Amino acid sequence: MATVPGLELLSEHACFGGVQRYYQHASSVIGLPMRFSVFLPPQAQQHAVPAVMYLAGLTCNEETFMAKAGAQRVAAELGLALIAPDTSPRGAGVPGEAESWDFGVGAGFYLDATQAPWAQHYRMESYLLKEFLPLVGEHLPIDVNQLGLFGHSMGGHGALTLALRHPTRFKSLSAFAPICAPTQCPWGHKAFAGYLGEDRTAWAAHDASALMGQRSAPLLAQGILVDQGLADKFLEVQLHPHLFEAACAKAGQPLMLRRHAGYDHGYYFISTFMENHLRHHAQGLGLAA
Ligand SMILES: N[C@@H](CCC(=O)N[C@@H](CSC=O)C(=O)NCC(=O)O)C(=O)O
Repeated sequence: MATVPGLELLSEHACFGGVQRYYQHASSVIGLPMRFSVFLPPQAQQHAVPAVMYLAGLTCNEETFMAKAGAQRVAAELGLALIAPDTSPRGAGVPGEAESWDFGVGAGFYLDATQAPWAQHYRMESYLLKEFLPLVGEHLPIDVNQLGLFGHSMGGHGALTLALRHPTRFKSLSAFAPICAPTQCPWGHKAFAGYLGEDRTAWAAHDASALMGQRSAPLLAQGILVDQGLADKFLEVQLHPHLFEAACAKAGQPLMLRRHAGYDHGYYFISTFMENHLRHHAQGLGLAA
């Protein structure tokens, strides 16, 4: 196996002419070891390639997307790298951090906590933007200036909010069944109260619908692709795509919100529409889609 300075290669698997790898590294932002996965297409043997970063949902880790979403075949065809970080710090030792599946371990919500005892380690936004992406760009044949962003559920929230909070960082954006208005749903209330505190004025800065609603111009001329299953058990109470749809309309942001009868919240749904998302990102990143 190839060794890369600063990264511990945990495993490596040949895949569609490219390679699927799992890494661990010491994160100074999180203050703990962090794991991530990367798929390098065959083209990465010749030159640095564009990439899409996928943010997974509640209870997931760095392996979920790579093992379940079926993205590698089309990514190999397009010459697109795939990168997937973990969904939270692990081993922080915060009392109760593993007691519920929708807060704490596996549920970092892709933000920097401001409240004790979470603020010391639960810093996923700074980790991704200031440490993880630079690390990937430095050590792997990936052009991190040519980046797309997508995610699922909590990770869909992460994708939409990080793209809106860092408007020049990502060149294409999509989501599967994202939490579109966390200030207005139980998952968001629980996470934001814990990580950001009870003062709700701080919450809107991490709410995709609120952030989009504040814009007077589109974020991405290409448009944002969102797929949502209509048999999703979380749709009614937790996801609220209609609020993001209204915010995009107000901001003049093109949105391809596709509602699919019969599809639920899981990876059978995600894998069904994965190719559409990868081609959307390839197009946004200037690859032949
Ligand atoms: N344990 C929960 C279900 C948890 C769940 O459905 N997680 C989703 C993401 S939900 C929003 O972020 C997921 O992606 N799970 C991984 C999978 O392989 O499906 C329950 O009891 O309902």
